[in-house]
Amino acid sequence: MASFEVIGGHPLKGEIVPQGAKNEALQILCAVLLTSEPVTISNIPDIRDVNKLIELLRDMGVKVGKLASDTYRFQADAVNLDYLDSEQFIAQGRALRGSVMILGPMLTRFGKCQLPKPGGDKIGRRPMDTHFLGLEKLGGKLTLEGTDFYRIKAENGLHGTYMLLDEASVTGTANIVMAAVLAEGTTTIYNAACEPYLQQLCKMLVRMGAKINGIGSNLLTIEGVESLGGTEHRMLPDMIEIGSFIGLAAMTGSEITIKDCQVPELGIIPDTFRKLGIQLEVRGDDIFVPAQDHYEIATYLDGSILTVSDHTWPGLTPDLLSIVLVVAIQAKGTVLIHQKMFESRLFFVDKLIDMGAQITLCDPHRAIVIGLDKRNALRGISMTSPDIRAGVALLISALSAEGRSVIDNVEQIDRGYQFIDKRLNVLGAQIRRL
Ligand SMILES: CC(=O)N[C@H]1[C@@H](OP(=O)(O)OP(=O)(O)OC[C@H]2O[C@@H](n3ccc(=O)[nH]c3=O)[C@H](O)[C@@H]2O)O[C@H](CO)[C@@H](O)[C@@H]1O
Ligand SMILES: C=C(OP(=O)(O)O)C(=O)O
Repeated sequence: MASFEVIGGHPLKGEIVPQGAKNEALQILCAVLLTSEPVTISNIPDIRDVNKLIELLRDMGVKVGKLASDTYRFQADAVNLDYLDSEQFIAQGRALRGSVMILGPMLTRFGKCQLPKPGGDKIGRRPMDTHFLGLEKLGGKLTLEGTDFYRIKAENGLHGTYMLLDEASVTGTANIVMAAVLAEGTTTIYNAACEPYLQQLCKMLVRMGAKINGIGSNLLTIEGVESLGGTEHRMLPDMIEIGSFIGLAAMTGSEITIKDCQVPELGIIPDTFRKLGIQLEVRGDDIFVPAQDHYEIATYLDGSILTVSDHTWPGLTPDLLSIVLVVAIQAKGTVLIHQKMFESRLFFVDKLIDMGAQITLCDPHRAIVIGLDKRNALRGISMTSPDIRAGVALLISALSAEGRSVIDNVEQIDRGYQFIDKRLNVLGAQIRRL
């Protein structure tokens, strides 16, 4: 188990380039299974979850060529279906959430797939129902082994239909879209997730020959085609990393320029930080965050306490709420953080309370943060990273705190943030990997 030793209390300064998007990469990599032709993908982040998925694809028989540090060429012209029966495949499938998105491509191209319950963050229930609701509507027949192994078959192929999803599940929508592009006839998906990463997936599929209407909305119409061809694709910058850097700058009083953010794709994220009083300046495609001694949380027009909550896109992604919460600790004012989607994502606040933060955890979904307005610094402590985003939130709090902190289990952070210690040290952070 690796740890970070962090010596906090030093402002950072400089420019940082966000990595390619983790959660886009997981979708896009699975889509290479839809064609026997080559697909070249660039701006792939060098992070644990993505590397594990690339290894899984390679072990399934996909040809993988590394063309540059962030660019790979994939060709799925000899997928080994027998590999799905191996113990190794089962272990790999369990190791990350993103593995779930091989289901749609494999079912539609090869008529079958199987998978253990996928891994990923332990942040509350993560139901798979929407995935199978959609795949079964298209003609897949699901067999459950216990509650954590799924086999799905489509002996007579998949056939387009209308479906109203019970939830706008991100990975669920990706799976259903990838299945529908090669199904016979027209599929209409209502209540589809529509975040930028899904839009990216749909645009890539269209370049491969798919027919998809409604991209960017929650109503997708897909005309199935016989086969798809190869393409090239470049990943967006990671919006959660961009949000994490904005929060880091505010909390540590640092001046940071975040380069090449593709700002129009960030949706409500910049305004969410502005509501906490953080100044942001969009300069071309960069975001400049000046060093700020104070930032004050807005209230509603009637003076009541602000709530920041997660929502399906174009609302605020739940993956940024831990960061918003930690940044509020040093703001002036009070905010209610309401994590609606996941029930175990706020428990890390006990560590922040140990560091001196004023937080009341009202219930598993809601926490009230009373900002310290930088009158008192947080104290460095020893802690453990429970999940990827809480891990980075703890790292931000440690960088702002006085003295030494140790964060254990930073493999959680490495799942989604590329060489974060080295990249922040370039800006003046003092992080040592133990
Ligand atoms: C690999 C990947 O891309 N992971 C992301 C993906 O996970 P993933 O696709 O697994 O998450 P889902 O969108 O399926 O659902 C996440 C949770 O939110 C709940 N839910 C979902 C939709 C909805 O309308 N109402 C609702 O309550 C679900 O029951 C579940 O508990 O999307 C999540 C939600 O943005 C993100 O946190 C994850 O980082
Ligand atoms: C929850 C996350 O990841 P995963 O879905 O891969 O567990 C995340 O990226 O914040």
